[in-house]
Amino acid sequence: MLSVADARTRILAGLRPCPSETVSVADGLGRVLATDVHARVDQPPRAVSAMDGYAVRSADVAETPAELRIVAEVPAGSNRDTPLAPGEAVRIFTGAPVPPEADAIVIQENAAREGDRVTVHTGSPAGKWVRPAGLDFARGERGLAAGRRLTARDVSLAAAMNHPWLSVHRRPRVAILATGDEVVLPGEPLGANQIVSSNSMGLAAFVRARGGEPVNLGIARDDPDALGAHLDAAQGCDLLVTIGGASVGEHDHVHSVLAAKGAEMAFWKIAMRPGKPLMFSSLAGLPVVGLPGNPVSVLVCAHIFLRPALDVLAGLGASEPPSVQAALGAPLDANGERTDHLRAELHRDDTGALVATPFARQDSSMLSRLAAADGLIVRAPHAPAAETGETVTVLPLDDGPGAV
Ligand SMILES: Nc1nc2c(c(=O)[nH]1)N[C@H]1C(S)=C(S)[C@@H](COP(=O)(O)OP(=O)(O)OC[C@H]3O[C@@H](n4cnc5c(N)ncnc54)[C@H](O)[C@@H]3O)O[C@H]1N2
Ligand code: MOO
Repeated sequence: MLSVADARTRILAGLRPCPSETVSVADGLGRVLATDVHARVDQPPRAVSAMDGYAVRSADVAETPAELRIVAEVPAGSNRDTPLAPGEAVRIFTGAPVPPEADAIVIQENAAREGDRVTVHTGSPAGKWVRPAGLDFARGERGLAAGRRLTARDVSLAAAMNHPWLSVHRRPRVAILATGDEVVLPGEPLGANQIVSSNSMGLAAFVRARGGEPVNLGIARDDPDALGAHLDAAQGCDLLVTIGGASVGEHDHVHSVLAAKGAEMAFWKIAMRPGKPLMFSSLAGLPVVGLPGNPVSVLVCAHIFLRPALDVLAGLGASEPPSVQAALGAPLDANGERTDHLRAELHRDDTGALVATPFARQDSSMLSRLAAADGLIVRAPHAPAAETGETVTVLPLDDGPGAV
């Protein structure tokens, strides 16, 4: 059996970042930069006041009280280029340019104005409340590196650097194909021996949550012609994920039709639970991952394999799903030969320590337990029995947009 790490490495080896496209900076949230973003301006463009008050020569207010003559008023958006002479002050507001020869701001709380005179009670040393030109960033400075997924803060920075457009990687398009005569879409007439195709819905939601664009190819019935047409619809996608039939690959129509279309096929038994059988293939350059049909296996495999795959396609580079350490909330039996991923609840105890309690039933068909889980306890192959309180590794499922 292949280890989880080996399987992940083999899948990722066949993937390349999607090409770039241009988007408005306003639409940049969550997108992955294809190029570095450099400042096109100095920020601030010149020295500005950080407070509402009076621009002064600091030497004039070294001793207080000091009386100065107000010679101008400068709100943000205007400026005064006449140098400040000794004994003069300029009424100034937050963000407004500091006039030449002024080197400090006295905040208005520390001064009293009467007509065109101001009495300063508490002086300001040189540089006080003055933001020098380029304090935040200077023209040409790199603000954001290629390969970064943009947060709201990054969007703000890119806009401040005066970029109306950004070059980002196209969102990965992931075709999803469910298979089998027994599965129907939610809400469709449900025969006695049929089940609802929960997998395609959950997987599409997963892809969307990870910044991809799901392309639902529907459900392929056990008919080679219909199936061939479904597969053709995957053209233009960056990844095709099939669901079901992974354990009996050679005899399944999806695989025979893929093979007839010239796909190179590999069937792997992976040392993981859930999610042992996995198919990997390439159809005229389109990578294909065949997941087992059990609903929990689909979403656990998505977390372990598709999440990093989407990251590579998105231009983020390869990564492993984040993990944390927690204390076991219940004892566990010794593990078998596969890495186990036990659905578990997470909570903090009285001391603030993280505790992971596995659900009593761990069947790979039980979506109710997966939906209720906060994380997956990872148990290495042949891990010995573990007592309550022992430290275990957990893959959290509540990691924002990546949540399974
Ligand atoms: N003799 C063996 N039997 C099985 C083995 C094995 O090693 N030897 N492996 C088991 C494991 S582990 C898994 S996982 C499953 C994988 O089966 P398949 O990938 O062939 O998947 P199916 O048989 O098509 O489906 C399994 C299960 O999932 C349900 N399913 C399928 N599609 C959907 C869908 N779109 N939405 C919701 N549920 C779906 C399907 O009805 C089955 O109940 O094989 C074990 N057997
Ligand atoms: O690998 Mo299967 O997914 O254990 O149920």
